Amino acid sequence: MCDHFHSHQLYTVAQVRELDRRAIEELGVPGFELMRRAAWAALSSLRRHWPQARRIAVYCGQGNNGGDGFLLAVLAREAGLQVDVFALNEASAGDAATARQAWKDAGGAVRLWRSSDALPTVDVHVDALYGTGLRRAPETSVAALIEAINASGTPVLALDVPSGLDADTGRTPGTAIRAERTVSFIAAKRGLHTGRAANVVGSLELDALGLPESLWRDVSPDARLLMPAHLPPRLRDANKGTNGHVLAIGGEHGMAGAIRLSGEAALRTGAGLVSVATRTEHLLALNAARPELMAHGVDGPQTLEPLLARANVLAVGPGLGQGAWSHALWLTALDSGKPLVLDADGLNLLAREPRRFTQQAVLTPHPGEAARLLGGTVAEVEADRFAAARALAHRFQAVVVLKGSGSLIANPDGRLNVCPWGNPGMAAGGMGDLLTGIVAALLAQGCDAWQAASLGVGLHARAGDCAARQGERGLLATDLLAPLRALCNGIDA
Ligand SMILES: NC(=O)C1=CN([C@@H]2O[C@H](COP(=O)(O)OP(=O)(O)OC[C@H]3O[C@@H](n4cnc5c(N)ncnc54)[C@H](O)[C@@H]3O)[C@@H](O)[C@H]2O)[C@H](O)CC1
Ligand SMILES: [K+]
Repeated sequence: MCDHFHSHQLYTVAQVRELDRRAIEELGVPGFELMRRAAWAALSSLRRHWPQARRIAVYCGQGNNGGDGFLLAVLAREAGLQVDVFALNEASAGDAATARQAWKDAGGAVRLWRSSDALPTVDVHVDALYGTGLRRAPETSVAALIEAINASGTPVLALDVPSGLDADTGRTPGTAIRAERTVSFIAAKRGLHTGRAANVVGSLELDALGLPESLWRDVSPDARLLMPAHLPPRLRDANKGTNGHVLAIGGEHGMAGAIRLSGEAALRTGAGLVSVATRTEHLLALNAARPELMAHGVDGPQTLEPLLARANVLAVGPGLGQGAWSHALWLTALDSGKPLVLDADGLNLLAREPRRFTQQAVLTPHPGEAARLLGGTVAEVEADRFAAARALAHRFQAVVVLKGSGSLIANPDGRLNVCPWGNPGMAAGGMGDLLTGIVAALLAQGCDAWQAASLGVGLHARAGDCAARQGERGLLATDLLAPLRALCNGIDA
């Protein structure tokens, strides 16, 4: 596998087609040659991942993805593997028809798939049904084949994109192939890294098909994958004031847990000082035990003001509630002009009273909060997470973290980062509260909103992956605090 020099740059399907066009028209590499190279890349991935495989089945769609499959079959047979080829129909055209003919000329048979057919017993199923050309949910007969393949217990190698996954958005409009490995060609499609992708892509291998770096010259990627990063080393003469002061605002009566987690996370991420403005007795009672997490009883804007004056970053929303007290604090915090992170009820209050931020601001909605902020539905947000994240960043002039599988970080200027880490164990209560505190602490230590959100999401997800090494079930937010502190210091916990 070639370590693709652009593996962290993510493209839309339209951009990948533009790269294909350039390769064919400007570099003079015929489409069929690209297909042959794709087949080679796929076969070498198959041989490396399943060295014992002796018998494979290839399922070919009618488009060029199917063409890749036919040529893979030719090469696999030449390599001595036993190959069964199924096609959805006779409709291949262009390069795919040439590829199909090449398989027949090599003496290969093409069986037309019928849903009554039993799948052959093989070592690997190769999915060449749909690639970037998927337009909608696979039709019934194809869906039946996909479900049979998924149910077979035989591992799947997906060519370019697991069939049924939308390479642009990461959604699966219907059923989709669950691949153990996906080998993708020329460029990483952004839909392979968010939404439902984590369920169906398996391990992802990228192959540039031998194309020169000049091809990517001026097709700027639509998004970028986060790379591991951590905070710069501390100044030797640092004092508590050097590393900023986070004021966490929340904790309505009986809602102490969330704001406390945000405060804890801010401390573990290295904020010099963390104080909490709350009115829940529980947190106030904790002061003696946890002096580093200074909770202050606040009954309204008047008692909040002096705390605001001493802080340089605000984290607003965890356990804040949405009543009169909550709203008064929320408004005072936003009007202070201080850099802030807005989460949970802070976002719900924003949905009721939208505004464009002038200060450094980071919003951290999950899909439900994003839907409320957009005035739409969760389904609409998940239908195109990239568009939703960008729409929010533009509407509120803030950096937006759209949480979920493959969290997205959108900047009002259009830049977008994708988080490759995290796991389903993190869909537990309190995980979002940690992220709020992490991002606030990074802002407090001098990061701007874009850096704080990007670095914060990465540290949070990597801490979640470290903690999940002991199992994703039963993963608690507090389990992330120790690995978080290590990662902030560049120690791979
Ligand atoms: N373009 C290149 O130079 C290279 C492309 N590679 C491979 O080609 C595919 C993209 O091929 P394309 O023909 O555009 O699309 P697909 O094969 O993915 O298309 C499927 C085919 O089926 C039709 N279709 C789409 N959705 C449905 C549906 N839900 N139900 C029924 N039929 C559907 C659609 O009309 C298409 O014609 C790319 O992924 C690569 O695998 C080479 O590998 C590299 C060079
Ligand atoms: K495919």
